[in-house]
Amino acid sequence: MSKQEKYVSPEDIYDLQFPSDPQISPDGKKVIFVKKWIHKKEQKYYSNLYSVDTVRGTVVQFTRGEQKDIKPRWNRNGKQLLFIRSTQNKSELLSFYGGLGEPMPLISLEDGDIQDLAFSPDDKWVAVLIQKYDVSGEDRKKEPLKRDIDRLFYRLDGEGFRQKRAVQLFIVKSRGGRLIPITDVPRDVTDFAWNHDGTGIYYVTNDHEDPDRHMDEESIFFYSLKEKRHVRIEKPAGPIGWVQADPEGKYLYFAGHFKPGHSWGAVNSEIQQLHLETGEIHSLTASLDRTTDMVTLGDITPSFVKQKALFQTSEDLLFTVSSEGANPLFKFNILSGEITPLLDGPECVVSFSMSRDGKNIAVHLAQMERPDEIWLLELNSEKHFRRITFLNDEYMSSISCNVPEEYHIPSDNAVIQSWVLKPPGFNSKKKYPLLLQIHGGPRAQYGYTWFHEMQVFAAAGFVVLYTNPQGSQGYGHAFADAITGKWAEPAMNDLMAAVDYILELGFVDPEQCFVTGGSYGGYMTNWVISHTNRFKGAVTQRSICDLSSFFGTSDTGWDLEADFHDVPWKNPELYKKWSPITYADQIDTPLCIIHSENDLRCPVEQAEQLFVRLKYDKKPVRLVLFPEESHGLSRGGRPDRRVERLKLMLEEFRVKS
Ligand SMILES: CSCC[C@H](NC=O)C(=O)N[C@@H](C)C(=O)N[C@@H](CO)C(=O)O
Repeated sequence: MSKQEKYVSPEDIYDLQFPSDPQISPDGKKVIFVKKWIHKKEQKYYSNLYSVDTVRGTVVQFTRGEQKDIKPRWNRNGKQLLFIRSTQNKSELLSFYGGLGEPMPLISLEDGDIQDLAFSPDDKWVAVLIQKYDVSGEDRKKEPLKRDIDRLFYRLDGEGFRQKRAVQLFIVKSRGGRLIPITDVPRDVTDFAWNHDGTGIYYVTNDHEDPDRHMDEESIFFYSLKEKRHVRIEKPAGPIGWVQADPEGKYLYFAGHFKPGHSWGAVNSEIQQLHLETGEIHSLTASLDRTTDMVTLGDITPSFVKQKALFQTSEDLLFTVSSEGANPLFKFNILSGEITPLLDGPECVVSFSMSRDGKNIAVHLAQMERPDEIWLLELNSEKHFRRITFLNDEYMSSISCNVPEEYHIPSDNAVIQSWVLKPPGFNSKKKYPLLLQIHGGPRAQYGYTWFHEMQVFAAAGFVVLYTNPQGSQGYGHAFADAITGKWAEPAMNDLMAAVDYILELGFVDPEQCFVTGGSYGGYMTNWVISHTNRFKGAVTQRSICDLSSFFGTSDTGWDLEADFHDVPWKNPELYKKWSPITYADQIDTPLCIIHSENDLRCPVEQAEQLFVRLKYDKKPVRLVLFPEESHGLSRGGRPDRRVERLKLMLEEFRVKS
């Protein structure tokens, strides 16, 4: 193929650049961002810091080396920059002063992990979140003699067996000094924020008497540096995504809701405004009926990024939501209550930061046209939005690919937002094989991101159809809640309606339809092929087939009670009814089961029992296991295994097409 006719391939992840977390300097003249890259020989991900001059556009590499440099944070006068550096055996908080020379360590740990940081308003202090290890040094590399488990939430996918020591809040002087412990709580401090004048710190933790059965009942405390006292901030029970103080010290803001006991993501997380004197709480975003959680899924764009609302002025608060495939940026005026869109196109504001005057906003932007880049929103006399990094331009100019086309497909009493990605060189007179992709969550959304996996299948000649069926987030609470207690319905109807609609357009061969999906998307793949034989082949990934065993083997399996309002041992029939394995007799579609051996979210037993069930009945089934990998293989697994997974799927579908 000529250079221009090169199409997207699985190996292209080695050519892609992954920018994130843009932090604009207080004067708006510089943006520091994280750039993740793949060390192909070592098969590892590293990240360094880069700097963009917002006037001249020049990009400079700020840190070098094979480590993970993350969370760059400016102080208020822009003279000091802190960031976290993680290497094999050390976690450090490093400081550049005046942007010169080598960074100096403010904190250096071999027995813990620095997870977050924030300057105090007067720049004199830095608050940090640290998790100290249960064991450190060489002992960390050995397996213990035994594991004595005494809590429900004892494992976490991607981490393994959880540290018994919780994440705690500390402070340290910004010019160096002793690390001063602030909290000593039994469960992780998950977020924090300095108050308006730096005399104290708000922090979030779960202090419920039975926290693992009430993971969505988190509390906010205020620690006064002067009085050295912790005070609970009274609020109704519910989860908290983040906390944020206002510049005036009148309110406390946080992301959350007050309906604990609902399945993860089924209730919108809203921006709550708490009056610090009266305790009165008011939701700023209820009228939007959108969640402030970033639940747009991708394999280049990070999902579930915690982006706090930021004050542009003392009365204007900027925030993002997940909505209809996008993550728009809105401005909320505290006085008028007016909500104004600042960025609301077919794009995803993954994260953002603001100059001191609020007039320059650095944005990590995802779009369907290209892999993520860093943009700058300038709000001077007029609004100007421009790209300031071009990291993936060389790659994009080397390949030929299409941009997905958007459809809004009627199904039952809903409209299903869908995208169709056609192969390069598409000819409307031809009939193409179809690949239906089903996302997981389920309360998540596909959206306006450049999706490597979708592009790989389009490049292989498939029309790729991906949709947000009911149960997805991004379309309001009722849409996300529509599958509660059922899980497979009405999602199945929506997915089939989307396939029927695309078939009607005439460019897909109805005999060459394939289906795949991961996690909940794998659950739906299993459900689809156990309820229709219209697909010629299926690949189910990190899937769920048996809700009863999932309840007891997943790292958060008992969250299913929030969906089914019952537990398997009290209502086995309900769990059996909504488990695809119940209908395995009806599966005749050739199936490839892909699963990570260390998947703790959807444990490998889900794959094993489905495989044995079908193999025992001599059905066309194949099981492919990925050693050492966790649930997130397709997004952050060892690069060569990510490539192998895609090549395996191409082989699976090509054999049958
Ligand atoms: C936005 S959903 C992710 C959180 C959810 N937690 C508990 O329910 C979850 O992990 N769901 C999995 C079953 C799932 O479908 N995960 C998706 C999205 O992360 C995946 O593609 O792996």
